[in-house]
Amino acid sequence: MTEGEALQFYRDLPKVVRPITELHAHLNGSISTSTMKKLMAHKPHLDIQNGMTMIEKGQKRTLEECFQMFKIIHQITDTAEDILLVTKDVIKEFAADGVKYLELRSTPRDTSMGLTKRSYVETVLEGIKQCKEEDLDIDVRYLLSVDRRGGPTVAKETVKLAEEFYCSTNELVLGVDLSGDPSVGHGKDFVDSLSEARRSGLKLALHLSEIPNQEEETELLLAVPPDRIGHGTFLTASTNIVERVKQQNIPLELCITSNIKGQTVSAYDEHHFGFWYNLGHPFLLCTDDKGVFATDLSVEYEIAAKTFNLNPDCIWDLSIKGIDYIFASEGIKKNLKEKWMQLKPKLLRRAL
Ligand SMILES: CNc1ncnc2c1ncn2[C@@H]1O[C@H](COP(=O)(O)O)[C@@H](O)[C@H]1O
Repeated sequence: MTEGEALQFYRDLPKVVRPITELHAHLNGSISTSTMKKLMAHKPHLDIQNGMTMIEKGQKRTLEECFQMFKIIHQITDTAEDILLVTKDVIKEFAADGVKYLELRSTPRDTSMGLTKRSYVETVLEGIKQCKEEDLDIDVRYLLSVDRRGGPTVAKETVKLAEEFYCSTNELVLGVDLSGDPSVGHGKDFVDSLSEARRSGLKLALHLSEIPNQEEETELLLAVPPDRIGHGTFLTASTNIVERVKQQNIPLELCITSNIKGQTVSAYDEHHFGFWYNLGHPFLLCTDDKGVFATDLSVEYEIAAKTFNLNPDCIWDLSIKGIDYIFASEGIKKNLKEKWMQLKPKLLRRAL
């Protein structure tokens, strides 16, 4: 590629190399400004401004402040109508960004507005169903999130719900996510529930080492083991842990903008993307919270391409490899790959 062609490629990137899979997206963190406006129209008494639920371009917050934002967002999404609206809008927005397969994750919540953890899950599933009926070109699955703040009792309850819906939904519910403020609680409190989930056939996506000095809990949780690791920002601080992740070949879900805006990574070129990419270890790019961090999956690919000088073929490989790490069956993987392979020549011709 000449310099001019490269520039054009990066300019066209969102249009030409569409990310196929989004596997790390927290529902309530993924609410766009336009959906937020719709929600706020019904709750003017909350008096919540944009900056309280979203970090604009160029701005940063501490991770602690990010978790404050989720508390505010949860006040805004406390009815079944809200959760249904949010689920459908988020799915449509990912589809519009080119995503063909989405694993949404969300924490079942009891609210004062009548939602129970069970009805919360049912509402998310209803949103997925309604989008399917609208024939959107996107396959959506649901991972139930365990919030660290809830401790082992809520974790057990959530895993039980996940098991139940895993059996009754024909693979719509596929797994469990361990998330929430990483500075709250200890991973050891969740080992039993997560191991139980695994025994039932549920897949596990665990946030690990999102903040420094969590080697002990990371070792414990790696033993469960997870099927994918969220963030893993500080895994590289321990050579033993890196060796283990390599040996177990566990894919990482990397969320560049989230880590920069949440200040766990100080600059784009310091992002652990570079480390794992150079090792040839499996990973994929994700948005984490596209609403809170004001990003899109195609934007994350663009940032990675520019920061790490990835040529169109590398970006293509990155995007297609994501299919290997989805939690749905081998048949779904095969179909997605075939669909995407048919598009490759056309996409790359336009890129070069
Ligand atoms: C920034 N990095 C992160 N690390 C850990 N957990 C995160 C997160 N971003 C979001 N969440 C988790 O997702 C919830 C919001 O979506 P749901 O209500 O579940 O749909 C947050 O409350 C937190 O538990």
